[in-house]
Amino acid sequence: MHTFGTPRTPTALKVLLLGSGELGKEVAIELQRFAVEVVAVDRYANAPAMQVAHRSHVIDMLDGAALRALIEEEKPNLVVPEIEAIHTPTLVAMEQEGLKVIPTAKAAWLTMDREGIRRLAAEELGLPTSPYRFCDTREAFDEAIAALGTPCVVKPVMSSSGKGQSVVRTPADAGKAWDYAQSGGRAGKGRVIVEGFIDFDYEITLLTVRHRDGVSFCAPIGHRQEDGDYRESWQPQPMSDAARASAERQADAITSALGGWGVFGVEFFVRGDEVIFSEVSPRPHDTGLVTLISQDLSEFALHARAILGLPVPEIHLFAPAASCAVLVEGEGHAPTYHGVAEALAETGTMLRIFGKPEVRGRRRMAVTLARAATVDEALDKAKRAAGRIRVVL
Ligand SMILES: Nc1ncnc2c1ncn2[C@@H]1O[C@H](COP(=O)(O)OP(=O)(O)OP(=O)(O)O)[C@@H](O)[C@H]1O
Ligand SMILES: NCC(=O)N[C@@H]1O[C@H](COP(=O)([O-])[O-])[C@@H](O)[C@H]1O
Ligand SMILES: [Mg+2]
Repeated sequence: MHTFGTPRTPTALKVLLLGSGELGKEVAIELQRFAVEVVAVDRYANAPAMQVAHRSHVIDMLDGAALRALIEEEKPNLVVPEIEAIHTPTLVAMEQEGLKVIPTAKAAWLTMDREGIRRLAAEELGLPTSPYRFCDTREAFDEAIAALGTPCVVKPVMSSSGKGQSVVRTPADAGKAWDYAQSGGRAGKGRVIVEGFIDFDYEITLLTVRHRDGVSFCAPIGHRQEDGDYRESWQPQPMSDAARASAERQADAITSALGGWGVFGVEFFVRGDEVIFSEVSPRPHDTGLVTLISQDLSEFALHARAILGLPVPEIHLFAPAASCAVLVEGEGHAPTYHGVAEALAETGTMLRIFGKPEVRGRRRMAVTLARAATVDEALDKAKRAAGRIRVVL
């Protein structure tokens, strides 16, 4: 348990948020409710969480020296990673020196790179995963595709939200997939993972909260992805008892191996009663944005509670709910949002506009949220609301 204090005074309980996107913005808001001093960091100015933080810094978080200098300057009580692309060896070293990293520096380090987390899950813990290979050269890549067969999925080892990710449907797609993975990773060229394609019935995120009194699970969240990025999510995703038990068992195993307190988004593919581990975020998950409307404590509120050492009693699901991402494609600064009133006209509908200052390519700018009597109705409602929003660049 931490001592709660007063922001901007010597008694402040201070959190350094590494990454300041839409997920961090909601975490910052939840921390603000406890008068935690929030310092937001990202690679660009005026990022969403910076707009609700006490203070912010723009640094290259992949630069170990810059990261260390900032942490030494700010002396936070807690460092809360919000993205993968952080120089995590610095966090590992500084944790040894007494720094508190959420959930642990090891978790941030293993999950910044698909290789770390995949080898832990499949090779150490024995969780079922897609077959996979890692490769650094075009030759090794072609061998991997030949060995795994098509279709297969190619991803840079360091990327998220589907950046640099593509499906190789026939061997003829290989060159394009390789080039895209080389240009799309967050940290430039390099290693890729090739995964056998899993033909799943549905996929879920199991939000898993590790807190002072143990482990809690949220109701499973179903989602639909396009180009490796989430488009809609809903809760609860119906599952057989066997599948749900298997997902909870695996989520417990992987999150206890990573350790620490906080929310984890554990992703699985489900085929009948078979549950295949995909990946895990040691932080709130984009598909979990639905919990902003579905639960009494959202995944962001749960993260704040867990990391502050506060109790997480039963998590209440109000009703079936859904979220729909509002994406925009193009180039421009200071976008404007139209159709907001129309989007919110229906009962049980909400909207979050993230306030991202610019767009280059495709970017998620907002999310609509809806609650209804059934998941299908909630999904229709969230999609209708999103369809009414027009982002002008
Ligand atoms: N091996 C696979 N077989 C079938 N589909 C896959 C496979 N790997 C990924 N996908 C599809 O692509 C989506 C995104 O993959 P993944 O979660 O690995 O990417 P990501 O870039 O880490 O995304 P995020 O950061 O949003 O979690 C998955 O949710 C799934 O729909
Ligand atoms: N799937 C991971 C994810 O959704 N992460 C969220 O997106 C932000 C980056 O957005 P940007 O690419 O638009 O800057 C991250 O900061 C995080 O909030
Ligand atoms: Mg994912």
